[in-house]
Amino acid sequence: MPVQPILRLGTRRSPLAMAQAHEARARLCAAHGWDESAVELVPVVASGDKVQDRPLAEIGGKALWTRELDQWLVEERIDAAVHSMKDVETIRPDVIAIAAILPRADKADRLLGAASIAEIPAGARVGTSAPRRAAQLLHLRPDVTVVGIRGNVATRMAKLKAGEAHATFLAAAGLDRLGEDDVGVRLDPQVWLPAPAQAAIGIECRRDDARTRELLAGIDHVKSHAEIAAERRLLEGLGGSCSSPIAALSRISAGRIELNAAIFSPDGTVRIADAAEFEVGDDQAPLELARTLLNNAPPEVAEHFGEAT
Ligand SMILES: NCc1[nH]cc(CCC(=O)O)c1CC(=O)O
Repeated sequence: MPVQPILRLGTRRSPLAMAQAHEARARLCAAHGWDESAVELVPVVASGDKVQDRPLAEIGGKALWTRELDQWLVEERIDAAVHSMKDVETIRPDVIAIAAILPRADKADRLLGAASIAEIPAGARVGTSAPRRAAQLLHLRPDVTVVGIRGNVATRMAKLKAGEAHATFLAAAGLDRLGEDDVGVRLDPQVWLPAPAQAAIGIECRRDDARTRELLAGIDHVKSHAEIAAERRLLEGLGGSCSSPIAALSRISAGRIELNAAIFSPDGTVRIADAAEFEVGDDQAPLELARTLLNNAPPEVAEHFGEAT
């Protein structure tokens, strides 16, 4: 048993973040033949975890999920940090590298509280704080009322049960990782598009830390990494973030990526969708798709995106 851990792995403290950190540790230990004690999990409180009762878009801070872990990385208090890639900003500090993406889980959202989008009762209150879920829902069901709902997965399930909303959405990946396999109804991701980078766990480290980068390269899942790179590149082209109503789904096969994307007006009245197919590693094609979407968007949609000015 090593006395000193080989790798200090930073993570947020929520049950989902801890489950993801355990998965990352298990994969590292399996790949390198290590005992569990080789990877020390270091829980760090993120700014986003300190505020549970207001929509994050309203708090307006940047990097709510990454700021503290970035700082711990830079200060060399940890060697690597685990993230839900969905929550990681498009533009990262130069000193930080995304060194590994784990095999991606189910990209779908699940609907809780109703059997389908069509069966949500007329005029119902639907809880979500995600602009993408709100706009996509209002596009299909302009009659419902979207209400904010925040907190970790268990909190949101409890709020639903307590009647704060008739229905809500959660990512299948998060529910599955928490063992909540039969909660909710899976929404076909080709019809109800997920968020860019949904269902992907990423591990970051300092760009100049060759030792850690090599250890993490040993568990990088190349296919999932290529999908995440394409989806994040689309976000970059849109000048978007997790607070923009952007949905995307990529599928990779035989070295090619098919990327479907949609942008919305926040109230859901406008939906602009398009798709592109390109070779893995083509980092211009997702930018071109972004440009096409923005060119086709009316000003009231384009104004919510960075490059639209
Ligand atoms: N926004 C919070 C968040 N970030 C990642 C996940 C789920 C796990 C994943 O997508 O990898 C969730 C919860 C949710 O959207 O239901």
